[in-house]
Amino acid sequence: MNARIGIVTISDRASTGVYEDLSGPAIRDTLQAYLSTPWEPVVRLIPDEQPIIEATLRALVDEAHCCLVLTTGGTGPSPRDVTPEATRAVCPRILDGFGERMRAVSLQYVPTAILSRQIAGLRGASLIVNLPGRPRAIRECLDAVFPAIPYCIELAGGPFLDTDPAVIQAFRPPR
Ligand SMILES: Nc1ncnc2c1ncn2[C@@H]1O[C@H](COP(=O)(O)OP(=O)(O)OP(=O)(O)O)[C@@H](O)[C@H]1O
Ligand SMILES: Nc1nc2c(c(=O)[nH]1)N[C@H]1C(S)=C(S)[C@@H](COP(=O)(O)O)O[C@H]1N2
Repeated sequence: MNARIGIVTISDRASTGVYEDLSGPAIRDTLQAYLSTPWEPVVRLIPDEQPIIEATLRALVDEAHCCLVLTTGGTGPSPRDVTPEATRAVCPRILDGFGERMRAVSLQYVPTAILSRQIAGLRGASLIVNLPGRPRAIRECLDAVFPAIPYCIELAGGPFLDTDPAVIQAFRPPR
């Protein structure tokens, strides 16, 4: 079976058609470029409602068996930005390094990078990573942390994912 990866756009406006969702497709295109292992996307487009976000994340991990779920949007300081809270609620273990690294790298691009409260965590053998909502933030953040993701999923008990080294090199420490 192909590895499944969840792609969740969390945006009131994109989910009601006020603007076209460009960030979910940007995640899909980025993964298509990165991964040499066969995989299939499981895509969702939902509003900034914590119960809906939690239910979506649980379903993607527990029912669709996604080994990785990437969210975009809802990480900022606006009252309706609740993606980190929903992620924390469904992940018994938080991996602080992801948020730290993504914010640090993003500061090279925008001073408002520090406004993102993006986190990552493990739900069983599945990794959930928050990305900011802007389409350009997808590649800016994933280029910085993706090299650690295949090894993280492997250590957590998930499938073996490999990358195209001409695009991005997955890092696995020598044993
Ligand atoms: N999924 C998306 N597709 C395309 N553009 C987006 C998306 N999410 C955000 N943007 C762009 O980034 C800008 C800032 O996003 P903002 O942080 O307000 O979005 P959000 O909180 O993720 O979504 P919303 O406010 O609709 O719930 C938006 O005005 C829009 O231009
Ligand atoms: N790499 C990167 N990080 C970024 C940004 C960006 O454009 N690129 N936008 C910032 C901005 S302007 C905000 S408000 C926060 C939260 O965005 P969100 O609410 O759409 O998730 O992410 C920040 N992080």
